[in-house]
Amino acid sequence: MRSINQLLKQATLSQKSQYNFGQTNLKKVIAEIIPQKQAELKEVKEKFGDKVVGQYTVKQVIGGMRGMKGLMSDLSRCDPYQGIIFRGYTIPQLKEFLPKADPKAADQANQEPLPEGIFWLLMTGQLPTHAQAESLKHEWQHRGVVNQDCINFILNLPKDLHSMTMLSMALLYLQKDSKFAKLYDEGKISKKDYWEPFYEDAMDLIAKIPRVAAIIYRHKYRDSKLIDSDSRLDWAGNYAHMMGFEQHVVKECIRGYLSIHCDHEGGNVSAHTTHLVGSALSDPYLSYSAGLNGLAGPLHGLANQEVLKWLLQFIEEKGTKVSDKDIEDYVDHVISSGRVVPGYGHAVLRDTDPRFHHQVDFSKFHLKDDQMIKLLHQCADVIPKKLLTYKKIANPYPNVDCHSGVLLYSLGLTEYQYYTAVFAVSRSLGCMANLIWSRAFGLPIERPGSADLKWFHDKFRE
Ligand SMILES: CC(=O)SCCNC(=O)CCNC(=O)[C@H](O)C(C)(C)COP(=O)(O)OP(=O)(O)OC[C@H]1O[C@@H](n2cnc3c(N)ncnc32)[C@H](O)[C@@H]1OP(=O)(O)O
Ligand SMILES: O=C([O-])CC(=O)C(=O)O
Repeated sequence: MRSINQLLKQATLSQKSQYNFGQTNLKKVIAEIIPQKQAELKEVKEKFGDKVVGQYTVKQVIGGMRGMKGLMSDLSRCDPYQGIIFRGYTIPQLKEFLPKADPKAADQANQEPLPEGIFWLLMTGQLPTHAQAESLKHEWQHRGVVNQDCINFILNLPKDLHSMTMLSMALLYLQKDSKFAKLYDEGKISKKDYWEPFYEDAMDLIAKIPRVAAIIYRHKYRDSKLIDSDSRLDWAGNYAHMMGFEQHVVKECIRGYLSIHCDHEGGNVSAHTTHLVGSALSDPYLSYSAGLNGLAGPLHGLANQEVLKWLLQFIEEKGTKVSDKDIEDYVDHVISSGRVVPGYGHAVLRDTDPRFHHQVDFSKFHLKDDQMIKLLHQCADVIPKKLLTYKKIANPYPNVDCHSGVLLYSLGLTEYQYYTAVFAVSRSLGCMANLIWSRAFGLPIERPGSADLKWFHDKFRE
């Protein structure tokens, strides 16, 4: 297995210079990159500004703008067959190149990438060294303190609120600390400098969100007995620890989970909502709270809890040793009752999600004898073939939500109504990185046009 440090040793001098090797302060690194990227955006606008991107149909306008390129996000791109590509790197490449929690342990039990590393990559376009990832770990530890007033706010929330509702509310509570909102309110910030307080708020939000999410978990499911942060641990390992999970395998699972769920180009509901709300210059707390409300929908991030829910119901009825026909009958039953089979299908992907493959690899190594995992793998084999018989479904293959809940369940995090909150901790990385870059690029308020039905009749009347 190669690390970026080993790659750098072999690299030529000019290759090395593009990595900003010695600088471990992320803000300084991006402050250097921003003018170059602004110039690139200007060039794209000048050179291609009047080019036609594509044509779109009435069906697309009414059908959720599917297949229309209508946004610019420089962080990641979703290829229908290859899946997500983060700044040019696929998930298997990132598993190989990104720093790990223990750089000395090169065995298979220590292979999950650190989310600190992927955030560095998303922000800079450069693979980080271990020292750069380590510096983010310390910075997030430092910024990650959640004040007692916010803790009290969460501990006073009714326990029957959904975890995602609590998380969204907690971010709204933290909004009072927004540095951007304060500077804007005081009239002390000019447009060209917006990115800096956005950066400060975004870094604070990322640093605090595992603590906030862990407090929600302990409040809802562990009698509100909180666990202090452990300053020796990385962002993801500390999140597992603060929820109450000390096993190495859980920490590794959460590291991989938080890395692979972080971003999925600009158009998915959570990223798009965060961007849209941020385009009105709502600060990062307001923007991501809104994004979370989209992630909490069953066709998006909530699908991970839905998968677990039906699997548990299925096991209650049939046990874990089921026939392929039992699974096919379940699919027919769900679809004939007008519902969707959670964990399958995608608006962009046309093949199995590489994030699903990542989780299969993890479970085959760490959880190979687990009955739930075996059942899930059987379902992932049978269900796509069955869904293919429904011609209207564009993609019958498993998506990221198909596997993630079962991994957590098999590792002892059994409260499935919490699963989307784990997704939300991860997605903060992509949404915050996008938001900082949107302000650095000076992107305008997003405001597409809309049409009433009469407009279509009038425009296309024969
Ligand atoms: C992190 C993520 O957000 S990954 C996605 C998580 N969501 C899920 O797993 C929920 C199950 N899947 C789905 O509902 C869909 O596949 C979506 C929402 C992800 C994508 O939706 P679309 O782009 O509209 O998919 P597609 O073009 O294939 O839909 C065509 C039809 O097939 C149906 N369909 C698509 N996937 C499924 C499915 N898994 N089960 C049953 N029906 C499905 C759609 O509901 C739609 O039906 P309709 O015409 O009667 O309204
Ligand atoms: O891209 C999408 O629409 C949904 C998705 O997989 C994600 O946001 O991770």
